[in-house]
Amino acid sequence: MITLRGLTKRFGTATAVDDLTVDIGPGQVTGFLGPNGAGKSTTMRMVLGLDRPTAGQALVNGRAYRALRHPLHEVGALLDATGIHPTRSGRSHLRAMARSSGIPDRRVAEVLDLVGLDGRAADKPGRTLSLGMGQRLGIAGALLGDPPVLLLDEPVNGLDPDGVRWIRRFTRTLADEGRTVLLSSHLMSEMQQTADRVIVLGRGRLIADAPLAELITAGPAASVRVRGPEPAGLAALGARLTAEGATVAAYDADGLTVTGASAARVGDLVYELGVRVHELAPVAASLEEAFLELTADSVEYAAGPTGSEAR
Ligand SMILES: Nc1ncnc2c1ncn2[C@@H]1O[C@H](COP(=O)(O)OP(=O)(O)OP(=O)(O)O)[C@@H](O)[C@H]1O
Repeated sequence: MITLRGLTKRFGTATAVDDLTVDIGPGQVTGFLGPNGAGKSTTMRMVLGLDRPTAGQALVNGRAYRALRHPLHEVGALLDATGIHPTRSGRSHLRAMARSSGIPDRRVAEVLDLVGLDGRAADKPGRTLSLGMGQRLGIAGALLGDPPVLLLDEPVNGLDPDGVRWIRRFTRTLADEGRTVLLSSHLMSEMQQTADRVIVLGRGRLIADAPLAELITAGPAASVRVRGPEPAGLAALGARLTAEGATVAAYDADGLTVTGASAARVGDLVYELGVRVHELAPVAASLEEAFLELTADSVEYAAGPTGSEAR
């Protein structure tokens, strides 16, 4: 369990994290989202005792990191996988970490096995490891003390699809084991497949804290797609929906996209008007759309309307 209470961090006059109060509970993957500079990494660093809060508290299992007696057994983190020793092998890096915390060598073999690093990869010098292997090694380190709380900052950055999928499955397993997993990523489609719940920050403030599905449904583009072989029938359906206040747009040559009406309402009207349809499907808005809408006022550098990268 991670508990943030009025958590605030200022760097000079800039407020990186602003009065953040939220509980991050066990048994689920909590996605941590926000535009660049929103304060995600600073929050994680405060949870891990690497930055001191200006005000408020960041607690792990009810205690500040500095008050934890056996930190590696309470919380594990992957903050920066490039921090691997260049000449030392992954195995000896983990052994050194383990010994400094009184963790037996056999746990090193266990975690290497857990993250799928075989003997050959584990014994190579750090600088020769691929990014994906480096991430696995970082996660192995986070798991050394078998902690109930894990913080993973951008674990899929730069990974190939195989590596991304591995992280997705692995974080799911960790959450299913009852652990608290806090995961930040800028890859919305990936987050949509991985997180159970999402916390969104903007300019250091809490913008949203909700189950993933709720956040997406509340987003801008939840719609219903209707397709059918009779244009006249679809036109009648569209007119009726428009009269009820929904927004109707053409979808391909033989369909409509309806926003502002539920699939149930569209289905009822289809029945009432006797329109032949071949498809009637609620189309969930994407996390990306929901995120862009939520954070529109919080991005550090917004492009103009012609900018294709940011809003
Ligand atoms: N050590 C520091 N000194 C001064 N300012 C800092 C420091 N660390 C972070 N900041 C500032 O605090 C704000 C939050 O940064 P942070 O890295 O936590 O955001 P983030 O959400 O992790 O961003 P990103 O998605 O780009 O990693 C930014 O404006 C950043 O410039």
